[in-house]
Amino acid sequence: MRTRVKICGITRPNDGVVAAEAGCDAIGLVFWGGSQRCVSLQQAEAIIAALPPMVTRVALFVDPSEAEVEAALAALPIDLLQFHGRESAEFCARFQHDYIKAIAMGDAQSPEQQMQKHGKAKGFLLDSHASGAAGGSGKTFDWSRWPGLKDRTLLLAGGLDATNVAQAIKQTRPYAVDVSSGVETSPGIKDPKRIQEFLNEVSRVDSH
Ligand SMILES: O=C(O)c1ccccc1N[C@@H]1O[C@H](COP(=O)(O)O)[C@@H](O)[C@H]1O
Repeated sequence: MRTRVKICGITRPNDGVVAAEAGCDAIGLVFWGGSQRCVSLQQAEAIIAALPPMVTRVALFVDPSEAEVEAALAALPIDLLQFHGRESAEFCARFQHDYIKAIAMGDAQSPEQQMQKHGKAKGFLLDSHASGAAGGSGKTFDWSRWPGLKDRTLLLAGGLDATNVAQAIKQTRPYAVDVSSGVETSPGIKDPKRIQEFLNEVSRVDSH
């Protein structure tokens, strides 16, 4: 099966277009004020309007209020929610929208323990942060801790770039990889060359 690719932290319409044209499957919009990649609803609207069809639009939140999530869903055609904080299963399931839950691989709790709580999640995004700390750190985690689960949809994130994504896929065999800082020149500013190199590497390892 082909490895899907999500490019997260898009802040400019043209970066979304470049990511889509390079072949990514999903783009992520960060709605958390603590991130340098945070976008307003107006910015997100412009990014989404510029996208071609068939690209999944993911809205990323970190411990949001219910009103923040509802405001985004009311204003924008969001396909998938991504909760990257300490949100409960009950909170994540409240929006009648598919969601993926970030799993903190820097946490004392095992990924399996964290996933067990979220029976309704569409998938899990394993990132290198500790619970309570911010994601999007640009750091990898120990891929040997990848869960051996076959019945859940698992997405790999954390410090990926064109130099390590092939090895990461070989070792973990994720459903998708998710990248932010590894395809940037500075936070929130995507680099077309790095995006293309990243997509090329994913295709190369998939074809072997
Ligand atoms: O991108 C951010 O700024 C961000 C902020 C808070 C939580 C998550 C965030 N991004 C997510 O983290 C992964 C890993 O990022 P990186 O590739 O290590 O920079 C990213 O793919 C986003 O899903």
